[in-house]
Parts: sequence; structure tokens; C-alpha cells
Amino acid sequence: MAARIIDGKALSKQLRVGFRERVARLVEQGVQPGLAVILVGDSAASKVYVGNKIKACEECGVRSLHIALPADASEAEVLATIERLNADATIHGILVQLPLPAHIQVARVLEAISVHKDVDGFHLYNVGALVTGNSIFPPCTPYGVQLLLDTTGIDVAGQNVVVVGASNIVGKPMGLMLLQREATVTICHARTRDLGQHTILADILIVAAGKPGLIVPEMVKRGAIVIDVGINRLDDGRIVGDVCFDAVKEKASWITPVPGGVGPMTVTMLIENTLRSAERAFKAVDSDEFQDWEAPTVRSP
Ligand SMILES: Nc1nc2c(c(=O)[nH]1)N[C@@H](CN(C=O)c1ccc(C(=O)N[C@@H](CCC(=O)O)C(=O)O)cc1)CN2
Ligand SMILES: [Mg+2]
Repeated sequence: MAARIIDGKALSKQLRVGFRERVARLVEQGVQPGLAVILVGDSAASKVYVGNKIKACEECGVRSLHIALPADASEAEVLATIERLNADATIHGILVQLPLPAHIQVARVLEAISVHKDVDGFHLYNVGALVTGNSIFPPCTPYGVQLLLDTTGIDVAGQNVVVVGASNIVGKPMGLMLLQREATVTICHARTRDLGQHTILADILIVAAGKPGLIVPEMVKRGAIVIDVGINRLDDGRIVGDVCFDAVKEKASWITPVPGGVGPMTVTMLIENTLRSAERAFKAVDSDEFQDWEAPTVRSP
């Protein structure tokens, strides 16, 4: 029997209905949630993703500020832009679209973002919080995958989960989030020998390698849940994942499509984090939580 489809577009649509209600409640209390998106350079793919984020803000009633800097913008200019947004009380979330041009140090830029506005969850403090299981802003793609997995009704505790890809924005945080939920996690990467020997053991297989056609049916256990995080643009203009969808769906129990699986959830969870930030900032004003809210001390860039 062919796998059931985990529809990220449909789940996103459903979640965004709830987001509009949360925005309405915040607005009633005098808070207009705001997200700032910084794009450096003119990568066509990044423009599409930033466009999707701005559209999602519009759809949910979140104010968005799109700051486009030229590809030759200096690191100092990017840092100054972030400093200005950190100090702007009308902005609850700040993100810098990745990748950045090579002359800019990603780590310095990410660490300049206020931990309270780091809705991508990429700041070292938030990464550390994820390690200890106290995540403030879970990174959007793994957070989206977690919700997609929840829709299958399967408890990940004790399951063999194999994550293919060890990036800072998907593979590593994904592994940590699943470990927190007591899954048995294996992270594979470009240097892993005999990838199929690992993937075949997966009850849940999450692939974020950026290699079209990487996962073929012989590498998948019958009945596995397969989550495809890959987004690859082929020469003919098609967008495909890392999994041979048509063949693998005959073996899996659940599978995400590309497009329409994980991608839309990444954007949706960004709005979730932005709303959480606005809600937290509102609550912090005159409650005891204010102390906790101000507590984290982080190294300045
Ligand atoms: N600052 C960040 N940079 C990057 C992140 C991130 O989470 N934060 N993730 C990726 C890109 N990304 C979001 O920024 C992203 C990728 C894909 C999609 C998406 O909706 N994909 C669609 C297909 C869209 C298309 O290409 O036409 C889908 O899968 O259905 C959204 C966001 C790297 N950078
Ligand atoms: Mg997708």
C-alpha cells in the first residue's frame, strides 16, 4: 500500500488560522507583532524564501519589515542594521536570510541578534537552550518537522530516527529535538560510510542533504516515516527533494512531498516564533516573568 502523504501546505493553512486569532488578541491589547527580515545580496532562491515569509506575515496580520542590502554590504552595515532593530520595540522578531555573502562572518551576525528576537533560533544562546531542552525559539525547519511528525500520531520516544545531514539549521537541531523526545537518534553526513546501512534501520527517516535522488527504496525500511527536507531546483525548473518520492512512497507508511511538505512549515513556524516573542514581550512588561525575560547574558559580538 502506498504511503499516506503528510501535507505541510494544509497543516500550515490550518495553523495560520489560529495565528490570525492570536494576532487579533495582541492587537486588542495594543501590540502589533512585527518581524524584520534582512536579505543581503540577490540570490534568486533566497528572494523566493524571503518573499514567502513576507506573504505569510501579510496573511497572518504580522507587520513585516523587509530590509534588502546589496551583495557588497559590509559586515559592519549588517551589524548596524541588527543593532537598530534590536532597539526597536515594535519589532519582535529579526532574521537574517542565509546563506550570507562569503565576506560576512555568519557567526558574528547571528550573535548580534538579540536572543529575545532570535526567531530563527540560530543565536548561540538559543542553540545552547535547545541542547539543554529549554528552547526559547526552536529553529523553524526542525520545529515544522516535529509538528508534521505529530500529525501521524506516532510517539517518537524509543523510535530509531535517522537524520541525513548535519547542518546547523536542520540536521543538528533536528537531532537534539528528537533526542529531547527520547528518540534514538543517528545523524549521518557527507562522510558517513555506507549510508544505506544506517537509513535501512530508521523507523523515521529525515533527509536534509541537498542531493536529489539520494534516497532510493532499497535504503528505506518498509513502513518507515520519511520526511524530505531537501529542496533542489533541477535544470528543467522542477523542484524536487532528496528522496525518490514515487518509488519510496510505495515502501513508506507516511511521506512528505516536495514542494508542499516541510518548506511551507518552515515559514509557518517562523510566524509561530514571532507571535510567541510578541506574546512574551507583552506579558513581560508588568509581570514577574520580566526578570526571567531579561536574564540571559550573552557575549557581545
Ligand atoms: N535565516 C534563515 N535562512 C534559511 C532558512 C531559515 O530557516 N532561516 N532555511 C532555508 C530556506 N528557507 C527559509 O529561509 C525556506 C526554504 C524553502 C521554503 C519553501 O517554502 N519551499 C517550498 C518550495 C518553494 C520554492 O522554492 O518555490 C516547498 O518546499 O514547498 C521556505 C523557506 C535556508 N536559509
Ligand atoms: Mg517541502
